Amino acid sequence: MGEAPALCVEDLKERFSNGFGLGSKGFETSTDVGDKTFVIGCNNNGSTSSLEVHIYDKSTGKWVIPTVLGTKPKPYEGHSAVLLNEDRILIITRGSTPDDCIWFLEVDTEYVKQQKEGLETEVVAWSKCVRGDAEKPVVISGPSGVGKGTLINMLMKEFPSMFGFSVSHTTRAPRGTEKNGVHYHFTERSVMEKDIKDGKFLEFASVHGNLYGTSIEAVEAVADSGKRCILDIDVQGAKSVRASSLDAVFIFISPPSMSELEERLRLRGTETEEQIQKRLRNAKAEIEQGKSSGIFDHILCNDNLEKCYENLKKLLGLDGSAPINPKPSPNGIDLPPNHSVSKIDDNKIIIQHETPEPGNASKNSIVLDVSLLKGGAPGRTRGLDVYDVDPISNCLNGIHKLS
Ligand SMILES: Nc1nc2c(ncn2[C@@H]2O[C@H](COP(=O)(O)OP(=O)(O)O)[C@@H](O)[C@H]2O)c(=O)[nH]1
Ligand SMILES: Nc1ncnc2c1ncn2[C@@H]1O[C@H](COP(=O)(O)OP(=O)(O)O)[C@@H](O)[C@H]1O
Repeated sequence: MGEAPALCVEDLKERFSNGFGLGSKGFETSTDVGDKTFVIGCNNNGSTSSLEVHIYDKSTGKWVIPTVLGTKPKPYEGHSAVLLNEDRILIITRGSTPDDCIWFLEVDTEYVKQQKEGLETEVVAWSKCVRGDAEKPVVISGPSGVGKGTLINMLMKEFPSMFGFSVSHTTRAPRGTEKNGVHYHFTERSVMEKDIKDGKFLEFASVHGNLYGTSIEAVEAVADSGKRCILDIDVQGAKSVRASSLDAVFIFISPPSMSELEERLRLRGTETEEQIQKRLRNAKAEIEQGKSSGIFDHILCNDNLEKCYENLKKLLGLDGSAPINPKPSPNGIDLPPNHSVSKIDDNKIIIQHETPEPGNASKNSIVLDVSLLKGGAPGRTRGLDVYDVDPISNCLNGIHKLS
């Protein structure tokens, strides 16, 4: 992989008359982080709108166009940028819907550092802020035919509003009843390899001769629906996710014996004899790794299906010891439409209406508390607290947590 294209200041000046070549509706902010200035700009030209990030490296005097990971915000009318913890920039947008108005551009988080090493370019990553507390994603691994799909289907059927399946990409051919976009995104190897190179995948692995991978978008789509994400991935993939910044619960499903595994594969009747033999050969190594590598938090033996399912539910707190209906996710955040943004301290940011309406405190000023942020790229950022300002004292001693 080559270096990120570096542009001299002069090149940029030549290419753009005004930083990003902004039209009359364009806007940009610049944020200093150490030796670098991150310029986030948007060029709104009629129906098209392009949000871009450029980095000016003060130590070399060069502009760099970074690899941008994650899904970026939908078009909006302007933004304010506030640096947090020297590793991410909080972006508060204007003209967006309440569920799409707070974003983070990660510039030096652990995930970004890892990706920089792998991609050998400058990297930044978008992560949308979502309200509410989703439970950790669940990674389920185990050899082919052990019953992972069956167990996941049982969970999704019993708790449809709680779990969402991360739809992987694969280069293998669809089986009879499998639907594209539901069971897998069936894809060409060359397309998938390019997307991997472009940093669109959280993890990928070659399994039984085919390429499989979890796209960042697949995990984000489940997070956006407010559900708990389930990933059905092989042991190599679980190892990569374990090493990533995605905080998950890792469960390995093991068969009662190799002969039982073979019988299940044959009875399923979806593979040729050659494919069955390949899967059985790989199963030995997977079971060894699954049981001894320290990747997995829990190992469940799928002997009796009902019993294994009960044990799985117990691990996930669904056996009656915890409420099984998820708390409804709080809605988005209603920002004052024309606002100014300022930092109160390292953890609090106040957003104030530029022309306050009397008697409408929560519309006039809100405070964002970023002290308990969780998650982040790849995926969504949670844990933002939002307060209104006490209408009587109008001071920060009187802030109320918004429900
Ligand atoms: N690393 C990785 N493995 C995956 C992914 N999706 C599926 N797999 C694994 O690929 C293997 C083969 O899956 P599949 O072809 O559906 O066959 P099955 O396990 O016999 O049902 C299984 O171990 C899956 O867990 C993915 O996105 N990433
Ligand atoms: N505990 C079990 N006892 C017997 N058969 C099982 C059990 N669990 C799953 N099966 C069957 O084994 C086959 C393989 O299960 P599947 O869920 O497709 O495995 P995987 O997704 O791990 O490849 C299916 O036909 C399924 O009905």
